[in-house]
Amino acid sequence: MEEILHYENVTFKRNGREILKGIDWRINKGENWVLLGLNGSGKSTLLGMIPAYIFPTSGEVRVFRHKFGNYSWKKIKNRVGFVSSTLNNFSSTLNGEKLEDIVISGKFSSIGIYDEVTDEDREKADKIIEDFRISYIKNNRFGTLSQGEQRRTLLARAFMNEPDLLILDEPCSGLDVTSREYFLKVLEENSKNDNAIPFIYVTHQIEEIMPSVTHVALLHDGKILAKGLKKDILTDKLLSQMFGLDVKIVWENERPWLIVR
Ligand SMILES: Nc1ncnc2c1ncn2[C@@H]1O[C@H](COP(=O)(O)OP(=O)(O)OP(=O)(O)O)[C@@H](O)[C@H]1O
Repeated sequence: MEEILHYENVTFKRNGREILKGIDWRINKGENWVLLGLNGSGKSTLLGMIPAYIFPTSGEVRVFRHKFGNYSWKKIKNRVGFVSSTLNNFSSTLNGEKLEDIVISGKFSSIGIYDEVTDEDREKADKIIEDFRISYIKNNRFGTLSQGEQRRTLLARAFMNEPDLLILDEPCSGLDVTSREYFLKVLEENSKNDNAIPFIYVTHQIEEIMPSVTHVALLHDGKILAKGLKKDILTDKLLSQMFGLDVKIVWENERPWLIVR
């Protein structure tokens, strides 16, 4: 199976504290993963190693079978689409931009358009904008969109570059149930395409684990508590252990729902 991402015995230490402890995790093409973990369990640190914002203290991370240092990391980063809260750091720049231009800018992995836009780019962006059902606001400025519309715009932007991996870092945080379901539906529809892009979805909310998710990894205090096929991992026992709470999972419409006992 084609390897997309591979962590091998990865540790990360800061100020004498071990934040990640011997992480082994491999993601193959055709798999969609959810990464679950409490606040401070190390999720951002782990994923920050993909764009090489963070370097392991020991162990190895390979992205698309390339090891950092042996290959142009800009090329690797261009193959990964991010929808995360960190993009909101650019929101003052984004706010004044037109939705359509933000989607097009995904092609250049930039905020703002600094390269020439071809008719083909525009057509492609329009098709994605339609797929994500945001055509009705495509000429509106980002800052005027609702949070749900903004998240769909950022997802559309990530798709523009046809990435080989999508990292969705709590993409539904702060959304109401309706907007959340709308976002998840759009993501789900795209996962059904022949050229579906594998994703890693970080969340605290079990309910967001959609049918297209195949695998789950539980991160607990810098260690992988369990990883594997969704149904094997989302068990009352493992989740109770991870949350430190007595919880029960109920499956409904191929989605897990959490009940606190
Ligand atoms: N640069 C740093 N220096 C010191 N400690 C750090 C640094 N970066 C992260 N940490 C610590 O490492 C731990 C893991 O942080 P991380 O942000 O990876 O967790 P997380 O699982 O993403 O949390 P959240 O769900 O709250 O976003 C935390 O205890 C955090 O305080």
